[in-house]
Amino acid sequence: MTRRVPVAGEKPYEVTIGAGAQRELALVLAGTPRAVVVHAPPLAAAAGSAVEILQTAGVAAEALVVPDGEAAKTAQVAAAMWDEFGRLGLTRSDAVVGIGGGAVTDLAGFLAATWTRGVRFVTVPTSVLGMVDAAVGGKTGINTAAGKNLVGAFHPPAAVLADTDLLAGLPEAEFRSGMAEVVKCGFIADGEILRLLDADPTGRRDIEELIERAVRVKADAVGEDLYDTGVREFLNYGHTLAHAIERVEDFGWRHGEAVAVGLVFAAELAGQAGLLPAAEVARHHGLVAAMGLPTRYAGDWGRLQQVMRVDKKARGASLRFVVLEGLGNPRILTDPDQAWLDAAWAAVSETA
Ligand SMILES: NC(=O)c1ccc[n+]([C@@H]2O[C@H](COP(=O)([O-])OP(=O)(O)OC[C@H]3O[C@@H](n4cnc5c(N)ncnc54)[C@H](O)[C@@H]3O)[C@@H](O)[C@H]2O)c1
Ligand SMILES: O=C(O)C(=O)C[C@@H](O)[C@H](O)[C@H](O)COP(=O)(O)O
Ligand SMILES: [Zn+2]
Repeated sequence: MTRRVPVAGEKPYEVTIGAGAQRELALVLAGTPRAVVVHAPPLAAAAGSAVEILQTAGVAAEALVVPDGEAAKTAQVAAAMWDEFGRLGLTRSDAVVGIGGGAVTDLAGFLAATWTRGVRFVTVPTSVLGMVDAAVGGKTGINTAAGKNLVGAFHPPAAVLADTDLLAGLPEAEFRSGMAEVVKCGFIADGEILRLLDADPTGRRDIEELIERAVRVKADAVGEDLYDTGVREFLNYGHTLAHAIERVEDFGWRHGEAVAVGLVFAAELAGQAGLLPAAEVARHHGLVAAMGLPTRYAGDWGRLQQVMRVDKKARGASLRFVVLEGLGNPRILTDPDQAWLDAAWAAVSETA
């Protein structure tokens, strides 16, 4: 069964979820003179299929390979790709396809946003995380030495083709990591996601329903607030600490694993602030752990706090966190008491 989720906005688009969704590239890019298909080495076969589908549809398509994972999200890789686009003579009537996990679609989207100040962009996410989150919503970007995703642009895709056949090759640890963004959507907006994960914490039994539900949570937020000035910020639940962990670990930790620790930290912080009952804080610990995701982290708290201040939610000297005032009811907490932060850290610190 193919599932379709509309995303509203200035240029609405659809997220197509299901087996064989990649074949719709022929429809969404029909009439496009040229397309580049950006991918990392593990997705070479899928990128080859995408090129073939496009060429059969009359689009001059070429695959361009980038480094795998976070190593793709650098200024050096972006500059090398701009050179390639120049060599191929890519113009505004052409398109960029990003096929891969969130790292590649974040980079490909950034290239599409910046080349000639904007060409069409289509995502073919191949990881759970990409399907439920990174490939949807138009946040594109790369990392810098100062932190995660600090350079980027809002550039929504023209279509998202989440081909669930491609999940067959996804390593188990990557599958689990992606489920962190799914449970995040459960905590902030959709209790049914939590019930499905209570029943099967791997998420595998109901994966297509879980993907659709998480995409709907994301689509609702980005359809209303593309530029991240209101409800979209709630999608950053757990990310203030997560991004700091990723930076401190030189991007060696999986995004979803860092988010998992960040979710538990944010729940503890809300508990300290008197916003989230102890049972719901415990539910964060229990469900995240049952899903096989980390709930603790061994690190330098002082350094993490410094890095959290470079988060995009920070405003001037203020630290801002997404917290829950009850399940499904997110809000922003600005400049929490240091004692609450320290207590939340103690609850997730490996040494606790
Ligand atoms: N733009 C957004 O809104 C948004 C949202 C969430 C996360 N992100 C970003 O997404 C990135 C994380 O994405 P991710 O978890 O997909 O990690 P990733 O892109 O690094 O992919 C993880 C690994 O899985 C491999 N892989 C992916 N799909 C595969 C498949 N089908 N078969 C075999 N191997 C496969 C990749 O090649 C890589 O080695 C982070 O950079 C994060 O910041 C962006
Ligand atoms: O789409 C969003 O908005 C999110 O916050 C989703 C997050 O899961 C994602 O990791 C996003 O890339 C983080 O955005 P950032 O602006 O904090 O870099
Ligand atoms: Zn995320």
